[in-house]
Amino acid sequence: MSLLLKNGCGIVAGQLQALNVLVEAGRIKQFNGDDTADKVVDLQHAFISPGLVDVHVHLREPGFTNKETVKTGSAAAAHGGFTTIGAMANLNPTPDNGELFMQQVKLNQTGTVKIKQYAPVTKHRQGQAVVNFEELQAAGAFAFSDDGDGITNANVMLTAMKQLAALKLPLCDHAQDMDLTQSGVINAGATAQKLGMPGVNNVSETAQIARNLVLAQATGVHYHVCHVSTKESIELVRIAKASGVNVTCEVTPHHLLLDDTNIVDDDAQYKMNPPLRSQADRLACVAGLMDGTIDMIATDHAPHTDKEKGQGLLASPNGIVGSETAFALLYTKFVSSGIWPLHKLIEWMSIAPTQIFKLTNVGQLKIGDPADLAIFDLEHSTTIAANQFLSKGHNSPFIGQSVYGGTVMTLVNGQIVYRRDSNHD
Ligand SMILES: NC(=O)N[C@@H](CC(=O)O)C(=O)O
Ligand SMILES: [Zn+2]
Repeated sequence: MSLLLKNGCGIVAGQLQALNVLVEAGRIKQFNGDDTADKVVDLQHAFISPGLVDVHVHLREPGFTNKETVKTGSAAAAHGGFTTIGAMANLNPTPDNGELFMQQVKLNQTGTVKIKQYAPVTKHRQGQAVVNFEELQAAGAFAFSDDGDGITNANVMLTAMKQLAALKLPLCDHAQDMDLTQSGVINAGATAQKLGMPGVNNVSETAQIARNLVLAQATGVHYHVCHVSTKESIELVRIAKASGVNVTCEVTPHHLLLDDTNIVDDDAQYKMNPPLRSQADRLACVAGLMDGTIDMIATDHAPHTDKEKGQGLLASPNGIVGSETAFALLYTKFVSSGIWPLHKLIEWMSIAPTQIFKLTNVGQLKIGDPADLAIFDLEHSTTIAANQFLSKGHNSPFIGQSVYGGTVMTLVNGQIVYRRDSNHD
């Protein structure tokens, strides 16, 4: 079965140009040939991207299937143009041994995109005793994270880093000093004061990163900071990189697009961890990406039920959905306005995560690669609407926004896993 994607455009050798892609047996066979195929799709000038890669997603199954399942979370990813996602381990049960991990890998196969599974760093993600890293590596773990919680005990962190350095696997840190965070729910600052909400200080993130950079340097581990959000954290990573520490980091779309001045009332669609910080922090995130301190963009897709998120800032859980809006929001704000070239957005959302996490079996728009492709409509605008989401979660502060860059089609190994019009009729 062959498929010809015709009349598209794409970045070839650094230039945006007209592009036809021939897919055969699940792989990219040829560019711009004069071929015919079993099936031909006219892309009407839409943009053909390597499938996007999101290393920070919460799929919620098992344990929290009222929020999301592997099926709905992967459908949401496909809707956003993601063909490979990294699924976090804050599940119930926690996949913290070989047997549970292998069950998780099997469950993940019910998804429509490629799912790489994180294993936790500590048993039950409780920050006390490290897992059996070798056993989990053998079961298929591509990286380790206690995401959702910081690791308080420095010796536990050091032990984990030493062992992961030996196995050459990354430690991905939800960098948060749990004692410094206390009961904060949004960024400490004028907005928190005005709304009478307890605040979260920047130091709760930055102090943890400072400690962990020192430990990373001592062990040589690949230390990856999840969802970096403060200007001081970014400066620390910048200094550490310059002195040769093996550190990488990611930033979320919401920390690039929003800050605490966007929170005008007690609305939990603006509550996530780390919180939306100050405008200066947001601008430091943008600058950090552009100067290479921040390596990639990851959504931290964190679905919760409407009921949970309807409870206001104090009581609602942290997190917003991100899979289905990330590309269009970032394209609209930063690329169509001329701040970023399109190829940089693709680098941060596909190429860099694939390379840095050494992901295998991920197609990158090269002849012979698996046909993992995302096709976006850069010319027409659409409105972000909750009833268009394929995620179970509707918790997004971006609902109602008008964006360019909606997904036309997503293919994984040459199979269409999302197609506009057919998925929403
Ligand atoms: N980011 C969030 O606000 N929430 C995440 C946990 C996490 O990524 O820290 C979740 O699992 O809901
Ligand atoms: Zn986290």
